Amino acid sequence: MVSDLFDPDRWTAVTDAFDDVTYHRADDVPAVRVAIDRPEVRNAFRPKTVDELYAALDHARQQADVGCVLLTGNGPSPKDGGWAFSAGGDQAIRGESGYEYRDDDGSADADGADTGDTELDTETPTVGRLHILEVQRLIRFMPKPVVAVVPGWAVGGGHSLHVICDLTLASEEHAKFLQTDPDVASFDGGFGSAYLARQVGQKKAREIFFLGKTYDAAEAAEMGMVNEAVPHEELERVALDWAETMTGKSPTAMRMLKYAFNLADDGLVGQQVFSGEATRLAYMTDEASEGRDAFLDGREPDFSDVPWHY
Ligand SMILES: CC(C)(COP(=O)(O)OP(=O)(O)OC[C@H]1O[C@@H](n2cnc3c(N)ncnc32)[C@H](O)[C@@H]1OP(=O)(O)O)[C@@H](O)C(=O)NCCC(=O)NCCSC(=O)CCC(=O)c1ccccc1C(=O)O
Repeated sequence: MVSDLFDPDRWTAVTDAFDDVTYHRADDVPAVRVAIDRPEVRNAFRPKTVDELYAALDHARQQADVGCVLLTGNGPSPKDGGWAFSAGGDQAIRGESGYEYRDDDGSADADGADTGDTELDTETPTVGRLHILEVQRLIRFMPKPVVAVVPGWAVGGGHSLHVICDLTLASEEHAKFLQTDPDVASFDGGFGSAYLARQVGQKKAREIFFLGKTYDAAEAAEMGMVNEAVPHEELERVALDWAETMTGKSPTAMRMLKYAFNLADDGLVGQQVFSGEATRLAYMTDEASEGRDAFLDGREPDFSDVPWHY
């Protein structure tokens, strides 16, 4: 059983190599489902979880026939039936320089950085990591929409993870949104706070961090950080419906729109990403072929037929 909300008739596993993450591809929609699979600790992430999340998301990024990523948390907890998207960084393995590669019993995780699918896996780091931020950037620059599908708690770094996603769909009954960063002396000063303020406004974002109130899905939708709250049992079906809708649209238009939405907030990096895609479109023109061919032929390019569009 992957998760109580998971419909095994609609998905096929992409890999079984992960310990902390499940990764499936939909059978009838060009979409993937990536889920944190540590329900007994409210899907808190340790470095191994982050490595596997990164590996799955980076794989999804490179699938030209996949147009949408659903990011969620499996559940419920076998211990108490609680649901979670993610409760953020695993505090049990937090060391002085970040989150450490340790197993559940606290011992060193010998194959911590080994995601099982590359010859380039490195030695297990002996230093602490804070690399959920790399996952955030991967989601931000992912050339397709990423939907946070929130079945329960989204807390701390798990809250920031839903904030960075393009859309958030939440369980009416069980989704709960809470920022505990300053309670545990942590602070996501990037997308988790500043981009959140773009979504809900400065006063509300400061309230979320400074007062640490818990909000349900309806309240989170009302303030603009959740797109829709749906009945718990419907959550993954609606998520897949959204994926079907989005993947029916023009991939180029969707990609350009995502990067256009990002651009103003992302500064020169946003401009670089958007412009890179504009360059790709330009490469597809006769004009670009003429430039390349002229170089390869050792002649001057002839752009005389190319209109100066206005
Ligand atoms: C999420 C709760 C509000 C849920 O409360 P409740 O439903 O009552 O359940 P509990 O009984 O509390 O929890 C059940 C079970 O899960 C364990 N657990 C929950 N959360 C965590 C966690 N984060 N780490 C480890 N374990 C966790 C809990 O201990 C219970 O275990 P038992 O064995 O059954 O007792 C509530 O649980 C809660 O408040 N959790 C803590 C939330 C939290 O503070 N998270 C950390 C915030 S800081 C953070 O995420 C930083 C990481 C980060 O993103 C970051 C930021 C800036 C730079 C870099 C990084 C980075 O890369 O990491």
